[in-house]
Amino acid sequence: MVLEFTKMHGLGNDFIIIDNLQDKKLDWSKLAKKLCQRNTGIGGDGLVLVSPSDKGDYKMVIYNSDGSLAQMCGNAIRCFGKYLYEKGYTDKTNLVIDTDAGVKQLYLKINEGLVETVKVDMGPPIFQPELIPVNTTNSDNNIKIQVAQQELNITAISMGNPHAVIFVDQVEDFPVKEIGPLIENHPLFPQKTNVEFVQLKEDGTLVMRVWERGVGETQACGTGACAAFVASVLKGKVKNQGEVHLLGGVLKITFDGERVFKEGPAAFVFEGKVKIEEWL
Ligand SMILES: N[C@H](CCC[C@H](N)C(=O)O)C(=O)O
Repeated sequence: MVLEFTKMHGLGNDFIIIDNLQDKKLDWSKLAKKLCQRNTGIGGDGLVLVSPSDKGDYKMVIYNSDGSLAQMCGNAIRCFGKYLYEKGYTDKTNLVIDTDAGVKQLYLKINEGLVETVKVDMGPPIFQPELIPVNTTNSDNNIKIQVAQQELNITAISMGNPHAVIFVDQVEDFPVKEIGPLIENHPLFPQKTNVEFVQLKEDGTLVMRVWERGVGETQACGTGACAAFVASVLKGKVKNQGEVHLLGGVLKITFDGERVFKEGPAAFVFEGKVKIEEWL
């Protein structure tokens, strides 16, 4: 069986997209793990399936590069919207996309027939510990932990997927690759967590690096940027509209006190085909 795939990225967070509208029951987790390998596979932070849905125009299913299923992906859903419009799946510029973190509204900004940016209604941030999930009784989800001889203050927030937001003085040379996995796999987080390291610069800019659950350090994380922005607003560090600067670029984020909106670009990289029998 030969499957066509499309490689895309959102600020360097890159994905393999496969049309699975026929709802093929393959071992997608195993395929994600193999196809995402950068030396022996196509390479990517995740595998995204275009799936049928009775709750929206389409459903986005996202597997991390370790084969784990994730509820939502903020960068991938922008790629998903661009993919659907420019490959002729739809001529609508306002899309309703179903995900395992609920239905998301997408607003495509078109320039000369191409999707220039995508604005996503990411929905409300989730603070209830049992819904993140995080093992804490702290009412404000601020948790102090000791890892690798460092005391860190974590703010736990879900954007449909779990995030541990940590403010640091200097993010550029922070040991993300050492500390990230210790928090990703910490017993505080029964479903593991994405980890955001955030610095508030003197000019009021938020700069962030991210260790993603099931992936490792990535160039950008859309849900993570939203979680970091919400934590920054709630701590009075920034106003309710601003930018988060990531290794891969800038995301514009608004938190109106109830819902989070994120806007950014998406890009095609290449197309290809894989003979499934060689990968399973
Ligand atoms: N690693 C994440 C999924 C991808 C999220 C990220 N790539 C984004 O843009 O939101 C998780 O396991 O929750």
